[in-house]
Amino acid sequence: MDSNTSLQNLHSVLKLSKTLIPQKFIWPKEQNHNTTPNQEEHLNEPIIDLQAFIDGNHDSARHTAELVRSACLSHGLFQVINHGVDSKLINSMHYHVKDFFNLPIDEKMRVHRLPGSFWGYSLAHADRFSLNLPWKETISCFFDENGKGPDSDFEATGFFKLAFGEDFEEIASIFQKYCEAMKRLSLTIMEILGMSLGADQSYFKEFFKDGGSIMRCNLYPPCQEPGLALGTGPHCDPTALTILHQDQVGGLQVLDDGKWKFVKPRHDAFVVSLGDTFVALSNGVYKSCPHRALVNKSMERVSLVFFLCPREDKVIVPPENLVTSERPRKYPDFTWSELLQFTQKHYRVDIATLQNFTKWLIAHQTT
Ligand SMILES: C=C1C[C@]23C[C@H]1CC[C@H]2[C@]1(C)CCC[C@@](C)(C(=O)O)[C@H]1[C@@H]3C(=O)O
Ligand SMILES: O=C(O)CCC(=O)C(=O)O
Ligand SMILES: [Fe+2]
Repeated sequence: MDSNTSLQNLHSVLKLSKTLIPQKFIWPKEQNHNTTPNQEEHLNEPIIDLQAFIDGNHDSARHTAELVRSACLSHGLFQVINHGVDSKLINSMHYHVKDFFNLPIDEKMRVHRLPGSFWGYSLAHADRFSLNLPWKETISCFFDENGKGPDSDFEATGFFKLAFGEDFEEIASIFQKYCEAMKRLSLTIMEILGMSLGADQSYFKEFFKDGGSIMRCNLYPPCQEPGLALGTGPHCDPTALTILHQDQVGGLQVLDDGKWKFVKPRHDAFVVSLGDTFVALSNGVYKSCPHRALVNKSMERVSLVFFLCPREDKVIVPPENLVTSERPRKYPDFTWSELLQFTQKHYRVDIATLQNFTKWLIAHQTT
Protein backbone atom coordinates (compact mmCIF):
# COMPACT_ATOMS: atom_id res chain seq x y z
CA MET A 1 0.00 0.00 0.00
CA ASP A 2 1.54 3.39 -0.91
CA SER A 3 1.52 6.14 1.70
CA ASN A 4 -1.33 8.04 0.01
CA THR A 5 -3.62 5.01 0.10
CA SER A 6 -2.87 4.37 3.75
CA LEU A 7 -3.60 8.01 4.62
CA GLN A 8 -6.88 7.81 2.73
CA ASN A 9 -7.76 4.71 4.74
CA LEU A 10 -6.90 6.46 7.95
CA HIS A 11 -8.99 9.47 6.91
CA SER A 12 -11.98 7.17 6.33
CA VAL A 13 -11.44 5.56 9.73
CA LEU A 14 -11.50 8.98 11.41
CA LYS A 15 -14.28 10.50 9.33
CA LEU A 16 -16.71 7.61 9.03
CA SER A 17 -16.06 6.19 12.47
CA LYS A 18 -18.22 3.18 11.66
CA THR A 19 -15.66 0.50 12.17
CA LEU A 20 -14.01 -0.63 15.39
CA ILE A 21 -10.95 1.48 15.90
CA PRO A 22 -7.54 0.21 14.75
CA GLN A 23 -5.15 -0.98 17.45
CA LYS A 24 -2.78 1.98 17.00
CA PHE A 25 -5.51 4.33 18.33
CA ILE A 26 -5.96 2.35 21.55
CA TRP A 27 -4.29 3.96 24.56
CA PRO A 28 -3.06 1.99 27.60
CA LYS A 29 -5.71 1.11 30.21
CA GLU A 30 -3.95 2.98 33.00
CA GLN A 31 -4.89 6.25 31.24
CA ASN A 32 -8.34 5.46 32.68
CA HIS A 33 -10.40 7.68 30.40
CA ASN A 34 -13.34 5.33 30.26
CA THR A 35 -15.56 7.45 32.51
CA THR A 36 -19.35 7.28 32.70
CA PRO A 37 -21.27 10.57 32.96
CA ASN A 38 -22.02 10.16 36.70
CA GLN A 39 -18.29 9.78 37.41
CA GLU A 40 -17.58 13.11 35.72
CA GLU A 41 -15.94 15.73 37.87
CA HIS A 42 -15.40 19.35 36.93
CA LEU A 43 -12.39 21.48 37.76
CA ASN A 44 -13.08 24.38 40.06
CA GLU A 45 -10.85 26.86 38.21
CA PRO A 46 -11.27 30.62 38.68
CA ILE A 47 -13.21 32.49 35.98
CA ILE A 48 -11.36 35.79 35.84
CA ASP A 49 -12.99 38.98 34.59
CA LEU A 50 -10.27 40.99 32.82
CA GLN A 51 -12.30 44.18 32.32
CA ALA A 52 -11.01 46.04 35.39
CA PHE A 53 -7.39 45.10 34.67
CA ILE A 54 -7.71 46.23 31.05
CA ASP A 55 -9.30 49.52 32.28
CA GLY A 56 -6.32 50.09 34.63
CA ASN A 57 -8.24 49.78 37.91
CA HIS A 58 -5.40 49.12 40.41
CA ASP A 59 -7.36 47.60 43.31
CA SER A 60 -9.09 45.12 41.04
CA ALA A 61 -5.79 44.37 39.34
CA ARG A 62 -4.35 43.13 42.66
CA HIS A 63 -7.36 40.91 43.17
CA THR A 64 -7.05 39.53 39.61
CA ALA A 65 -3.35 38.78 40.23
CA GLU A 66 -4.21 36.91 43.46
CA LEU A 67 -6.76 34.70 41.67
CA VAL A 68 -4.21 33.95 38.95
CA ARG A 69 -1.55 33.15 41.56
CA SER A 70 -3.70 30.61 43.40
CA ALA A 71 -4.61 28.81 40.14
CA CYS A 72 -0.97 28.76 38.99
CA LEU A 73 0.26 27.40 42.32
CA SER A 74 -2.20 24.51 42.23
CA HIS A 75 -2.92 23.23 38.68
CA GLY A 76 -1.90 26.01 36.28
CA LEU A 77 -5.26 26.77 34.59
CA PHE A 78 -7.92 29.50 34.72
CA GLN A 79 -10.51 30.96 32.35
CA VAL A 80 -10.81 34.62 31.35
CA ILE A 81 -13.96 36.54 30.42
CA ASN A 82 -14.39 40.15 29.25
CA HIS A 83 -11.09 39.63 27.48
CA GLY A 84 -11.74 42.15 24.71
CA VAL A 85 -11.70 39.65 21.80
CA ASP A 86 -14.67 40.10 19.45
CA SER A 87 -17.01 37.09 19.59
CA LYS A 88 -17.64 37.48 15.82
CA LEU A 89 -13.94 36.86 15.20
CA ILE A 90 -14.03 33.73 17.38
CA ASN A 91 -17.13 32.43 15.58
CA SER A 92 -15.55 33.08 12.18
CA MET A 93 -12.46 31.13 13.20
CA HIS A 94 -14.58 28.13 14.22
CA TYR A 95 -16.56 28.35 10.99
CA HIS A 96 -13.53 28.56 8.69
CA VAL A 97 -11.54 25.94 10.54
CA LYS A 98 -14.41 23.45 10.11
CA ASP A 99 -14.54 24.45 6.45
CA PHE A 100 -10.89 23.52 6.10
CA PHE A 101 -11.28 20.16 7.84
CA ASN A 102 -14.29 19.37 5.61
CA LEU A 103 -12.13 19.54 2.48
CA PRO A 104 -11.45 16.21 0.76
CA ILE A 105 -8.29 14.52 2.01
CA ASP A 106 -6.46 15.14 -1.30
CA GLU A 107 -6.89 18.89 -0.87
CA LYS A 108 -5.81 18.85 2.76
CA MET A 109 -2.76 16.87 1.68
CA ARG A 110 -1.60 19.86 -0.35
CA VAL A 111 -0.61 21.43 2.95
CA HIS A 112 0.45 18.23 4.67
CA ARG A 113 3.09 18.65 7.35
CA LEU A 114 6.38 17.58 5.77
CA PRO A 115 8.79 15.22 7.54
CA GLY A 116 10.91 17.18 9.99
CA SER A 117 8.65 20.23 9.78
CA PHE A 118 6.29 21.44 12.45
CA TRP A 119 3.85 23.26 10.16
CA GLY A 120 0.85 22.15 8.16
CA TYR A 121 -1.97 19.60 8.22
CA SER A 122 -1.55 16.40 10.19
CA LEU A 123 -3.82 13.36 10.27
CA ALA A 124 -3.55 11.64 13.68
CA HIS A 125 0.23 12.34 13.59
CA ALA A 126 0.40 8.98 11.79
CA ASP A 127 3.58 10.01 10.01
CA ARG A 128 5.37 10.69 13.33
CA PHE A 129 4.16 8.02 15.70
CA SER A 130 3.14 4.38 15.36
CA LEU A 131 1.48 3.82 18.76
CA ASN A 132 -1.11 5.70 20.83
CA LEU A 133 -2.23 7.81 17.88
CA PRO A 134 -4.40 10.80 18.81
CA TRP A 135 -7.97 10.71 17.43
CA LYS A 136 -7.69 14.06 15.68
CA GLU A 137 -6.71 16.10 12.68
CA THR A 138 -4.69 19.26 13.22
CA ILE A 139 -3.44 22.33 11.41
CA SER A 140 -0.46 24.24 12.72
CA CYS A 141 0.61 27.67 11.47
CA PHE A 142 3.39 29.95 12.57
CA PHE A 143 2.61 33.47 13.77
CA ASP A 144 5.11 36.26 14.10
CA GLU A 145 4.05 39.90 14.01
CA ASN A 146 7.48 40.89 12.84
CA GLY A 147 7.11 38.62 9.83
CA LYS A 148 10.27 36.61 10.44
CA GLY A 149 8.70 33.18 10.18
CA PRO A 150 10.73 30.00 9.77
CA ASP A 151 9.06 29.33 6.45
CA SER A 152 6.59 31.78 4.94
CA ASP A 153 4.49 28.93 3.44
CA PHE A 154 3.34 28.11 6.91
CA GLU A 155 2.32 31.52 8.09
CA ALA A 156 -1.46 31.83 7.67
CA THR A 157 -1.34 33.51 4.25
CA GLY A 158 1.01 31.00 2.63
CA PHE A 159 -0.73 28.06 4.24
CA PHE A 160 -4.27 28.90 3.11
CA LYS A 161 -3.13 30.05 -0.30
CA LEU A 162 -1.79 26.54 -0.85
CA ALA A 163 -4.92 24.94 0.63
CA PHE A 164 -7.68 27.03 -0.96
CA GLY A 165 -6.04 28.47 -4.10
CA GLU A 166 -7.89 31.62 -5.20
CA ASP A 167 -10.27 31.57 -2.23
CA PHE A 168 -7.63 31.81 0.46
CA GLU A 169 -7.86 35.50 1.34
CA GLU A 170 -10.80 35.53 3.74
CA ILE A 171 -9.66 32.63 5.90
CA ALA A 172 -6.03 33.85 5.91
CA SER A 173 -7.06 37.30 7.08
CA ILE A 174 -9.31 35.86 9.83
CA PHE A 175 -6.45 33.67 11.04
CA GLN A 176 -4.12 36.66 11.03
CA LYS A 177 -6.58 38.83 13.02
CA TYR A 178 -7.24 36.02 15.49
CA CYS A 179 -3.52 35.46 16.10
CA GLU A 180 -2.99 39.21 16.59
CA ALA A 181 -5.80 39.25 19.16
CA MET A 182 -4.30 36.20 20.92
CA LYS A 183 -0.87 37.81 21.05
CA ARG A 184 -2.35 41.00 22.58
CA LEU A 185 -4.32 38.99 25.14
CA SER A 186 -1.33 36.85 26.04
CA LEU A 187 0.82 39.95 26.70
CA THR A 188 -1.92 41.32 28.99
CA ILE A 189 -1.91 38.00 30.86
CA MET A 190 1.90 38.22 31.08
CA GLU A 191 1.51 41.55 32.92
CA ILE A 192 -0.87 39.91 35.39
CA LEU A 193 1.53 36.97 35.83
CA GLY A 194 4.37 39.46 36.51
CA MET A 195 2.28 41.17 39.18
CA SER A 196 1.22 37.82 40.66
CA LEU A 197 4.86 36.77 41.09
CA GLY A 198 5.93 40.10 42.62
CA ALA A 199 8.21 40.72 39.62
CA ASP A 200 8.41 43.93 37.61
CA GLN A 201 4.99 44.05 35.92
CA SER A 202 6.55 44.40 32.47
CA TYR A 203 9.27 41.71 32.82
CA PHE A 204 7.32 38.84 31.21
CA LYS A 205 5.49 41.08 28.77
CA GLU A 206 8.83 42.35 27.44
CA PHE A 207 10.24 38.83 27.45
CA PHE A 208 7.58 37.57 25.03
CA LYS A 209 6.98 40.68 22.95
CA ASP A 210 9.24 39.70 20.06
CA GLY A 211 8.54 35.95 20.17
CA GLY A 212 6.84 33.89 17.47
CA SER A 213 3.83 31.75 18.34
CA ILE A 214 2.14 28.57 17.22
CA MET A 215 -1.52 28.54 16.13
CA ARG A 216 -2.91 25.01 16.28
CA CYS A 217 -6.48 23.96 15.39
CA ASN A 218 -7.71 20.53 16.45
CA LEU A 219 -10.66 18.65 15.02
CA TYR A 220 -11.76 15.60 17.02
CA PRO A 221 -14.18 13.46 14.96
CA PRO A 222 -16.79 11.31 16.77
CA CYS A 223 -15.31 7.96 17.80
CA GLN A 224 -17.03 4.56 18.14
CA GLU A 225 -14.82 3.62 21.09
CA PRO A 226 -14.31 6.82 23.08
CA GLY A 227 -13.20 4.87 26.15
CA LEU A 228 -10.25 3.36 24.28
CA ALA A 229 -9.02 6.33 22.25
CA LEU A 230 -7.79 9.79 23.23
CA GLY A 231 -8.07 13.02 21.23
CA THR A 232 -4.88 14.41 22.76
CA GLY A 233 -2.86 12.34 25.21
CA PRO A 234 -1.88 13.50 28.72
CA HIS A 235 0.76 16.23 28.57
CA CYS A 236 1.96 19.61 29.74
CA ASP A 237 2.47 22.10 26.93
CA PRO A 238 6.20 22.72 26.47
CA THR A 239 5.42 26.31 25.41
CA ALA A 240 4.96 29.24 27.85
CA LEU A 241 1.27 30.16 27.84
CA THR A 242 -1.67 28.54 26.06
CA ILE A 243 -4.92 30.31 25.17
CA LEU A 244 -7.57 27.84 24.09
CA HIS A 245 -11.09 28.31 22.81
CA GLN A 246 -13.25 25.19 22.83
CA ASP A 247 -16.68 24.74 21.28
CA GLN A 248 -19.67 23.63 23.37
CA VAL A 249 -18.97 19.87 23.09
CA GLY A 250 -16.39 19.61 25.90
CA GLY A 251 -13.60 17.08 26.34
CA LEU A 252 -10.69 19.01 27.85
CA GLN A 253 -9.58 17.56 31.19
CA VAL A 254 -7.00 18.63 33.78
CA LEU A 255 -5.19 16.38 36.25
CA ASP A 256 -5.91 17.88 39.66
CA ASP A 257 -5.34 16.15 42.98
CA GLY A 258 -4.72 12.86 41.17
CA LYS A 259 -8.07 13.01 39.29
CA TRP A 260 -8.95 13.95 35.71
CA LYS A 261 -11.49 16.80 35.82
CA PHE A 262 -13.38 18.42 32.94
CA VAL A 263 -13.00 22.09 32.05
CA LYS A 264 -16.56 23.31 31.35
CA PRO A 265 -16.87 24.95 27.92
CA ARG A 266 -17.90 28.62 28.06
CA HIS A 267 -18.37 30.35 24.76
CA ASP A 268 -17.55 33.74 26.31
CA ALA A 269 -14.28 32.55 27.85
CA PHE A 270 -10.75 31.56 26.90
CA VAL A 271 -9.05 28.77 28.79
CA VAL A 272 -5.57 29.92 29.83
CA SER A 273 -2.93 27.47 31.00
CA LEU A 274 0.76 27.54 31.87
CA GLY A 275 3.35 25.51 30.00
CA ASP A 276 6.84 24.26 30.85
CA THR A 277 8.69 27.30 29.51
CA PHE A 278 6.83 29.55 31.92
CA VAL A 279 7.50 27.13 34.78
CA ALA A 280 11.24 27.47 34.11
CA LEU A 281 10.85 31.23 33.83
CA SER A 282 9.14 31.32 37.25
CA ASN A 283 12.01 29.21 38.65
CA GLY A 284 9.57 26.42 39.41
CA VAL A 285 7.22 28.56 41.54
CA TYR A 286 4.29 27.97 39.20
CA LYS A 287 3.00 24.64 37.83
CA SER A 288 2.51 23.52 34.24
CA CYS A 289 -0.99 22.33 33.64
CA PRO A 290 -1.28 18.55 33.02
CA HIS A 291 -4.16 18.05 30.60
CA ARG A 292 -5.62 15.86 27.83
CA ALA A 293 -8.65 15.80 25.50
CA LEU A 294 -11.26 13.04 25.41
CA VAL A 295 -13.38 12.15 22.38
CA ASN A 296 -17.03 11.11 22.30
CA LYS A 297 -19.36 8.88 20.30
CA SER A 298 -21.61 11.36 18.56
CA MET A 299 -20.19 14.84 18.29
CA GLU A 300 -17.26 16.34 16.46
CA ARG A 301 -15.28 18.81 18.59
CA VAL A 302 -13.07 21.76 17.61
CA SER A 303 -10.49 23.57 19.74
CA LEU A 304 -8.45 26.61 18.72
CA VAL A 305 -5.13 26.73 20.51
CA PHE A 306 -2.63 29.60 20.57
CA PHE A 307 0.76 28.78 22.09
CA LEU A 308 2.84 31.75 23.17
CA CYS A 309 6.58 31.14 22.74
CA PRO A 310 9.67 33.26 23.38
CA ARG A 311 11.98 34.28 20.53
CA GLU A 312 13.81 31.07 19.59
CA ASP A 313 17.28 32.19 20.73
CA LYS A 314 16.22 33.79 24.01
CA VAL A 315 17.70 32.20 27.13
CA ILE A 316 15.04 31.33 29.73
CA VAL A 317 16.17 33.24 32.83
CA PRO A 318 13.83 33.94 35.78
CA PRO A 319 13.58 37.50 37.12
CA GLU A 320 15.93 38.30 40.03
CA ASN A 321 13.25 38.28 42.73
CA LEU A 322 12.49 34.61 42.04
CA VAL A 323 16.06 33.40 42.58
CA THR A 324 17.23 33.47 46.20
CA SER A 325 19.60 31.47 48.39
CA GLU A 326 16.58 29.49 49.67
CA ARG A 327 15.32 29.05 46.11
CA PRO A 328 18.36 28.66 43.80
CA ARG A 329 17.95 28.20 40.01
CA LYS A 330 15.85 25.06 39.48
CA TYR A 331 16.50 24.60 35.74
CA PRO A 332 19.64 25.07 33.65
CA ASP A 333 19.78 27.83 31.01
CA PHE A 334 18.07 26.80 27.76
CA THR A 335 16.49 28.41 24.73
CA TRP A 336 12.99 27.77 23.34
CA SER A 337 14.61 26.48 20.18
CA GLU A 338 16.39 23.73 22.18
CA LEU A 339 13.19 22.67 23.95
CA LEU A 340 11.20 22.68 20.69
CA GLN A 341 13.85 20.54 18.94
CA PHE A 342 13.80 18.13 21.89
CA THR A 343 10.02 17.65 21.49
CA GLN A 344 10.24 17.15 17.74
CA LYS A 345 13.38 15.01 17.45
CA HIS A 346 13.98 13.18 20.71
CA TYR A 347 10.89 13.02 22.89
CA ARG A 348 7.11 12.75 22.48
CA VAL A 349 5.60 15.47 24.67
CA ASP A 350 3.94 14.12 27.83
CA ILE A 351 3.53 15.11 31.46
CA ALA A 352 7.24 14.75 32.26
CA THR A 353 8.75 16.65 29.33
CA LEU A 354 10.46 19.39 31.35
CA GLN A 355 12.00 16.94 33.80
CA ASN A 356 13.34 14.74 30.98
CA PHE A 357 14.49 17.72 28.92
CA THR A 358 16.49 19.01 31.89
CA LYS A 359 18.21 15.62 32.29
CA TRP A 360 18.89 15.41 28.55
CA LEU A 361 20.28 18.94 28.48
CA ILE A 362 22.66 18.30 31.35
CA ALA A 363 23.84 15.03 29.75
CA HIS A 364 24.45 16.74 26.39
CA GLN A 365 25.88 20.02 27.57
CA THR A 366 29.38 20.67 26.31
CA THR A 367 31.50 22.58 28.82
C1 LIG B 1 5.58 22.51 20.82
C2 LIG B 1 4.50 21.80 20.65
C3 LIG B 1 4.47 20.30 20.54
C4 LIG B 1 2.99 19.98 20.48
C5 LIG B 1 2.45 21.20 19.76
C6 LIG B 1 3.13 22.35 20.49
C7 LIG B 1 2.50 22.50 21.86
C8 LIG B 1 1.91 21.21 22.48
C9 LIG B 1 2.44 19.87 21.92
C10 LIG B 1 1.39 18.72 21.87
C11 LIG B 1 0.04 19.22 21.41
C12 LIG B 1 1.21 18.02 23.20
C13 LIG B 1 0.45 16.67 23.04
C14 LIG B 1 1.18 15.76 22.07
C15 LIG B 1 1.39 16.40 20.69
C16 LIG B 1 2.25 15.47 19.85
C17 LIG B 1 0.01 16.46 19.98
O1 LIG B 1 -0.88 15.65 20.31
O2 LIG B 1 -0.17 17.23 19.03
C18 LIG B 1 2.10 17.75 20.90
C19 LIG B 1 2.53 18.68 19.80
C20 LIG B 1 3.53 18.18 18.81
O3 LIG B 1 4.60 17.62 19.16
O4 LIG B 1 3.26 18.39 17.63
O1 LIG C 1 -8.29 20.25 22.42
C1 LIG C 1 -8.08 20.44 23.60
O2 LIG C 1 -8.96 20.72 24.42
C2 LIG C 1 -6.66 20.33 24.13
C3 LIG C 1 -5.63 20.45 23.05
C4 LIG C 1 -4.24 20.52 23.59
O3 LIG C 1 -3.99 20.26 24.74
C5 LIG C 1 -3.14 20.95 22.70
O4 LIG C 1 -3.36 21.13 21.48
O5 LIG C 1 -2.03 21.14 23.25
FE1 LIG D 1 -2.02 21.05 25.34
